[in-house]
Amino acid sequence: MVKYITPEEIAAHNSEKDLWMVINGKVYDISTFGDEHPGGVEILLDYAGQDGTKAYKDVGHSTAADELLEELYVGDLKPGTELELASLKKDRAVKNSPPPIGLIVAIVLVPMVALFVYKNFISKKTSTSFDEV
Ligand code: HEM
Repeated sequence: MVKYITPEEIAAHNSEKDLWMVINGKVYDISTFGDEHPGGVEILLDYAGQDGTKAYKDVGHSTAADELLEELYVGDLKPGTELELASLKKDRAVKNSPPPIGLIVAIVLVPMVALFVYKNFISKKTSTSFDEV
C-alpha cells in the first residue's frame, strides 16, 4: 500500500542533514546522498523539502541516478497537494541564519574602544610630555 506524505511533513525536511525531495510525485530521503552527489550538495539544497522534478529532468539524469532514487523512496506526495507544497517553500536555511552579531559588534566596538583609549590616555600623555618641554 502506498504511503501518502503531507506537504507539511515534506517541507520540514529541508536541511542538508535532513533532506527530502519530491520527484515525479514520489518523495525521496536524500539526507545521506548530499556529499556524494556529483552535482554538489548546494544544488540539492535549493530543492530541499520541495519538488525538484523539473530541475532533476532538466539535467538529464541517467538511469543510474533513477535507480539510486528507488533506494531512497519514502512514499508518495499526497495527491492534489502540489501547490500547497510550493507555498511552503522557505528561503534556504543558510539565508535564514541571523547575521553574525558578534562580528558586527566587534567591527563597531573595536575602533570605538581604540579611539577612546587613544584620546584619553595616549594622546593626553603625548601632549603632557610636549607641555613639559
Ligand atoms: C534528488 C535526487 C538526485 C539524485 C539521486 C541525483 C543523482 C545524480 C547522479 C547519480 C549524477 C551523476 C550523473 C548521472 O548519473 O546522471 C548527478 C549529476 C548531476 N546532478 Fe543530480 N541528483 C539528484 C538531484 C538533482 C537535482 C535536484 C539537481 C538540480 C539541478 C541536480 C543536478 C545535477 C547536476 C548539475 C549534475 C551534473 C554534475 C556534473 O556532471 O558536473 N541533481 N546527479
